[in-house]
Amino acid sequence: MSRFECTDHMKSFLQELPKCEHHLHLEGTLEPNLLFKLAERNKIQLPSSFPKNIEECSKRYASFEDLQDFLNHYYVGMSVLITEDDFYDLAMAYFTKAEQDGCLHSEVFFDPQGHVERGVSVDLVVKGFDRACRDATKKLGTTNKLIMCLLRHLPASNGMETIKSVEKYHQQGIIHGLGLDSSEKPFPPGLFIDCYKEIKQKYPNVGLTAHAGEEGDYNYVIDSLDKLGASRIDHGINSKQSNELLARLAKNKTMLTMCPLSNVKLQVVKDVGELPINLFLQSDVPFSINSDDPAYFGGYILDNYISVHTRFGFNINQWAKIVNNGIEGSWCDDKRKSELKQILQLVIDKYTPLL
Ligand SMILES: Nc1ncnc2[nH]cnc12
Ligand SMILES: [Zn+2]
Repeated sequence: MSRFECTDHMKSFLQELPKCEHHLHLEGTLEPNLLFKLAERNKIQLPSSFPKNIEECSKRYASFEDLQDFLNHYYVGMSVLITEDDFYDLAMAYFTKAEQDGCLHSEVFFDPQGHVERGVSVDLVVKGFDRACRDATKKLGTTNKLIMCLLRHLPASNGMETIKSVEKYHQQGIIHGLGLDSSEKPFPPGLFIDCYKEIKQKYPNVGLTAHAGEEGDYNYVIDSLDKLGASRIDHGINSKQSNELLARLAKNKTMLTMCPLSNVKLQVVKDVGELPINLFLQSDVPFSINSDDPAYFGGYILDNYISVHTRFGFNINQWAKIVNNGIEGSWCDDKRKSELKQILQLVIDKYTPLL
């Protein structure tokens, strides 16, 4: 498989591009140092099978058998999050790191059910995350939106209760999107029709997305579009299995939120070079490049961009198209989109003579 050099100029270019992140689980940004610090602060006894220190974590994170193997670890890891400040600190650490990577707009997932089922109040989760979103805008100048995900391994009735429990945050415009995550294959999108219908009817401005086509086949993508009304798809890489679906995604400008390093760590592909990125570009299917659970998968957004560059060797115009599609597919307003596009043009002008 070919490898392309990522020169210092190219790295600076990738860093300065006004990137948008659309597929990032805040709980997946829990770095081992913060995890152990919070375990101590909150007097949480982790199970004996859990890594004991940072070194053991890096061994455990070297590779996961599959999505379920990762999720089993991820749900235990998040058990150290207890207070509003814990959620604030977690999100603020991510926003800070993302801004250093040149990510100017983030739409981030959180899993309320993963906290409520441990006895943590949903109010404290949302308040901590929302405060971090506001502070990141004030202190870093980035824009951020919260997307609440439902865990598909829990019954849809529990998802419905979760939706009811955050009603006031929808009314206040604090939650901007609904997503669906966790174990994919045994829990197809159709199980959650009523949850998506409820949100669509009550809050028509809330964006709808769903994880689909990560381990499940392309029919999970079709069902997410048809049954849930999703306007974008998280992962979606198995859309490559159907030309008809690719044409539909291109026609409707339905963005796929790809996560290259995640796909390698969860053994969806052996190498980033196997991802259908050229197929999506040729088919005019918009996609963005994201980090998913960076504390576990060994890289934040810039690392993911660099991993794609070293396998695909894109030129400045191809990168500009990818970043532009990410801006277009964002759920921010037109004013913010045009600010981001202006920055994109400045970066292109700066690097055109250098690359
Ligand atoms: N990659 C992923 N797929 C499904 N659920 C997740 N939750 C956190 N990361 C996930
Ligand atoms: Zn994900």
